[in-house]
Amino acid sequence: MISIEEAITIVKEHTKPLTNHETKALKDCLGKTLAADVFSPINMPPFRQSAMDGYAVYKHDSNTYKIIDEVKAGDGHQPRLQSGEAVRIFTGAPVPNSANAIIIQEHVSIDNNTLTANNPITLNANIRPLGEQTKKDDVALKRGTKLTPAGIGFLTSLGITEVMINKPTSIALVVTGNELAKAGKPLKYGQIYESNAIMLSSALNDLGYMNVEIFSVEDDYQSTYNVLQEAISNNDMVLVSGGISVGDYDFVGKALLDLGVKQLFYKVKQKPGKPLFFGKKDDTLVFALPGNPASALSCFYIYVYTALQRVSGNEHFELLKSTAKSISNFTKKGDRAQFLKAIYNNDKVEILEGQNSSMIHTFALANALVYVPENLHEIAINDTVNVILLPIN
Ligand SMILES: Nc1nc2c(c(=O)[nH]1)N[C@H]1C(S)=C(S)[C@@H](COP(=O)(O)OP(=O)(O)OC[C@H]3O[C@@H](n4cnc5c(N)ncnc54)[C@H](O)[C@@H]3O)O[C@H]1N2
Ligand code: MOO
Repeated sequence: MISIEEAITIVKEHTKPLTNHETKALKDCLGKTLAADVFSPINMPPFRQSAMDGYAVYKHDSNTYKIIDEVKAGDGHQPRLQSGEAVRIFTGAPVPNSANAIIIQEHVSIDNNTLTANNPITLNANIRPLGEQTKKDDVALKRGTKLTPAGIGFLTSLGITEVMINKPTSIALVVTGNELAKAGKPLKYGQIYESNAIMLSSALNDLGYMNVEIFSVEDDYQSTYNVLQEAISNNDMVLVSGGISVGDYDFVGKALLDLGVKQLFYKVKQKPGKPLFFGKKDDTLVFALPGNPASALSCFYIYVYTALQRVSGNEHFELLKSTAKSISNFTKKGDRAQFLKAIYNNDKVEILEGQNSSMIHTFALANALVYVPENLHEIAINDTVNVILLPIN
């Protein structure tokens, strides 16, 4: 059994950005990752731009200036100033080449066409230089940048309408178990409602992964083999739920190995999620997540999230981590490291009741996991603990 740190290192080592790219309209690229550097086709700002409402002057030794013209935002004309002359100007307007400072209107006195500056004038004050933000042909945003609303706004401000992005990652979710019934139907004795598929597909959708296909399979070797074969051959990533432990009806591990999936690790010294499997067939990544709902979701956030970010080219995206003061006591049983469902708020963290792997109600309230390393056994109120913030919207 390997440690959590070793398992995360193996996941990182074996995940690389997908090479399927496409050109798409920028307006449809929110949350998508750039597959190539984007170069700026223009200087931004494209002209010397006034940052304030006031007067553009050609500075001279006296503090009085003759006002000769006006330039407002959007104007295309370019008055030519002589030393000692000024033009009325407004925020966003092009600054005439011959002007070398802008005085804000609060700092002048006006008498007809004569302006008196009330303070000393600093050269180039309140002028946004040409290309101050981005220079023509410079890299505006690098490959691997995830497009946020600001990113889309920024590229549009450069006149860009299309970008090259990574194609959506295709993901199969394979849910195993004879005991699973569909919510909405009456439960027979021995059955439980199947909930991992919608939980994991919601977690994927929440992170922007929409290309998700769900398969269900009974605890039968041949069916498991067939469904996994189809899922692996048609997808970039396969997530399996359940059937990965050591019981007589846990067929996932055997089927994956028989299908030629290379095992990169199986079993991590952690709770929940001990029997986690990670493997690869050609370029398809396979995670077999333990079926207990809290185990499946913990493994999703700790390992699958990391893999997804790298597959999408966001290799620098990591889960946000912090430290916080515990407002709860906790005693750990056993020597596995543990992830505890918790509520983090203002540098304090509450460890929730009901941490069993089979229980999902506390996950429904949690916004964080407290990480308890192998060698830590007790958490007391006011102890500083490590917190992982869940990437949930
Ligand atoms: N003898 C041993 N038994 C078990 C061990 C072990 O080391 N030795 N490990 C335990 C641990 S830890 C875990 S975690 C589980 C993982 O088992 P599986 O991955 O094989 O999962 P299943 O047995 O299929 O299911 C476990 C549990 O979760 C429920 N489940 C499964 N799928 C769903 C679903 N889609 N929606 C809702 N609930 C689901 C299932 O009914 C079981 O109760 O193994 C332990 N056993
Ligand atoms: O590792 Mo299991 O996920 O404890 O129940």
